[in-house]
Amino acid sequence: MTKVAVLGAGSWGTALSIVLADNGHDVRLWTHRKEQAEAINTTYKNEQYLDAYIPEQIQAFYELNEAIDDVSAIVMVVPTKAIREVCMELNNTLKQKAVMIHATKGIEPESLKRVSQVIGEEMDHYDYEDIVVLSGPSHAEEVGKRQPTTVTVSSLNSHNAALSQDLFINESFRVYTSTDIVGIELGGALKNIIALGAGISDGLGYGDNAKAALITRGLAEITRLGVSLGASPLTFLGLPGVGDLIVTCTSPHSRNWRAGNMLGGGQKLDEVLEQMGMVVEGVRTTKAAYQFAKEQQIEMPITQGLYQVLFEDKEPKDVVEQLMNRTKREEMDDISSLLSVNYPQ
Ligand SMILES: NC(=O)C1=CN([C@@H]2O[C@H](COP(=O)(O)OP(=O)(O)OC[C@H]3O[C@@H](n4cnc5c(N)ncnc54)[C@H](OP(=O)(O)O)[C@@H]3O)[C@@H](O)[C@H]2O)C=CC1
Ligand SMILES: O=C(CO)COP(=O)(O)O
Repeated sequence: MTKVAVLGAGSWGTALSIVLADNGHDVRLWTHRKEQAEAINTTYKNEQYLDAYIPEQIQAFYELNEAIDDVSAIVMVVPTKAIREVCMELNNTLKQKAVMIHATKGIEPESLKRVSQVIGEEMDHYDYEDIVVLSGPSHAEEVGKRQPTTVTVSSLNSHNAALSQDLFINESFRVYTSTDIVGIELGGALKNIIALGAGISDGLGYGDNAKAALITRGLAEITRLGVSLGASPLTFLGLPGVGDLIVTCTSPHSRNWRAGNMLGGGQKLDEVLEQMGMVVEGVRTTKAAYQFAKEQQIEMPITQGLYQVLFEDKEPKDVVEQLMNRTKREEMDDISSLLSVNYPQ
């Protein structure tokens, strides 16, 4: 049994706590809202975020120092925009060297950094090389029901990756390892852009053909960006790439898909985000990817179109027209060269 702290009591933090509790670990779920900690400990539910019974091995905490007291592993599951703040709080309270795992899917717009880079930069006594990411096609709603799910963990520290695999793996939650942390993090973050686009397409009333086009051409452009940042293109064909694209672009469980669906239905971004009540990571990640692609002259037409819808008030229908009327080209002209890259060892 390992003592583990899960930081962030939203849908994903709660679902991952359930996996850890099922594996017999002592789970300490931290929330920054006192009334939420009290509600979880007395009702065994986290009603706002997940429709699941919370096992007794999970104890919720409001005080961070109590949540992380003597833990051997910390699982960070707050939205990307809260990562720096939580790291700073941890610096003031963490006394021991716990393995640091994160399950957050985003890129920081200002710095264009991945979450493991942000944690490595912000945390005293931690190197980027030791941080672990957990990512893959995994709706919290299904994990909470113990439905079969597969994810990948990755770290430059192979010992920490193996330890994280052992911590989470069970008969309904299968965990792979990968040596490509850049690809694993970017796959999970960038698919949210395409999921927003898929939701918009559905909201506009387009069908399966448009969705399939968005997923496959979306995969091509997020792979292009990922490779330019040092990821292996092969990772984008795995669980945190194609896998997560399928799960989020085709499911109303996905908050990114749902937000896109409302945008396609004619609602404005502010209104949509207010109604969601949960994080829609793809909005900030679109900004980050758009900035980077522009600076590096990487072709990302779907991301560019989505940026126009989100931040320049362009009509979704006009963006579809823009995408369909681009200069004609060969489908595989740059993908084939990308695929000659070796997998990191
Ligand atoms: N939901 C899912 O199925 C999956 C989500 N993810 C990723 O996990 C991450 C978290 O998502 P998810 O749990 O779904 O998000 P939710 O919106 O469900 O929950 C976010 C949680 O983080 C808390 N939070 C926000 N800011 C802070 C802060 N500064 N300090 C402490 N806690 C804070 C929120 O608190 P409050 O209630 O006060 O707002 C809330 O409890 C995202 O990056 C997402 O992409 C990855 C895989 C699956
Ligand atoms: O990443 C997810 C599933 O793998 C969850 O996606 P959403 O944040 O869009 O709900």
